[in-house]
Amino acid sequence: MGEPVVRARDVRMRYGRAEVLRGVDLDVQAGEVVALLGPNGAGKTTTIEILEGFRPRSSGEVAVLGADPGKGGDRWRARLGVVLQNWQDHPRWGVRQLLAHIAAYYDDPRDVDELLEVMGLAGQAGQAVGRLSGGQRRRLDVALGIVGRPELLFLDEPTSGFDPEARREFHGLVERLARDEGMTVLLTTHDLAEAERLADRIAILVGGAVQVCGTPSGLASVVRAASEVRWTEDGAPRAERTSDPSGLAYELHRRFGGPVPGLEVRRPTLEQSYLDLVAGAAAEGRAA
Ligand SMILES: Nc1ncnc2c1ncn2[C@@H]1O[C@H](COP(=O)(O)OP(=O)(O)OP(=O)(O)O)[C@@H](O)[C@H]1O
Repeated sequence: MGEPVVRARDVRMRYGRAEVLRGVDLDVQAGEVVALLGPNGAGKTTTIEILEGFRPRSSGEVAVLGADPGKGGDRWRARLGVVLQNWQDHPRWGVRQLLAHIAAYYDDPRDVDELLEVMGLAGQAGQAVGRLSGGQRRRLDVALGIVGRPELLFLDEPTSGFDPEARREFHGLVERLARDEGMTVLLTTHDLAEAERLADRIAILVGGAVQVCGTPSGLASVVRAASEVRWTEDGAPRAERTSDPSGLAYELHRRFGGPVPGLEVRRPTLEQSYLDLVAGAAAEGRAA
């Protein structure tokens, strides 16, 4: 494996007396899609803004595309695509006009009209930016983020305000960018289904640090939320939670002396694992 595109070690961030990040470690490899997940106020935006070079960190080491984001110059910045949570800009500019204006800053930008088409904004090309709906504005944000063909794309809650159709289309777009163009993507989201769908790896930020990082399927087993085993006994439904479902199924099989009626094993969903982790970190915070 080569040098990671994003490398963060023991990153800390204080706002006044509050320490929001307490030692974030994160690696993103070239071509990976990584989702940073965490409850409100966990520090996802703070982390991503530090990586983008928009926010100075209190301490820790960070390298993004080989440079310290606090010191990256224009050429470094041109290799990044950034979609912030809120852009406040150019309300009177036309959609196409703004996109073409930004495209002109790059050496090899995407075709603006093709991009408008892909983003479902062709019908709004002549409309003023300030008159777009929330979801249309968000699509424009994403278009602005990728118009310069970045190697690394940061997306801060990219699909907030999208309707289900737009969300599906957006997921398809991210998959194409990663698969066909090898773009590396780091996104934040609250949406577990989105993280599961898009990400090669999910990093969960709780209590100021990345507590768990792994593939969506690996995550569920790392967090070890117990599986639920269900069966029918004496005509009544029974259920038991266990971290060893096959052991319990074997025991039941022996007890029944053969097939267990209505046997069913339910593995924890990613959502359950995530909720367990957040609840555990909150309980530890209270204990401390
Ligand atoms: N400029 C700032 N000054 C002071 N405190 C801040 C500042 N920016 C963020 N914070 C605080 O830092 C904490 C983390 O905020 P951040 O926006 O990074 O979290 P987040 O995980 O992105 O949250 P959300 O999911 O709600 O967007 C919050 O408690 C927030 O109030």
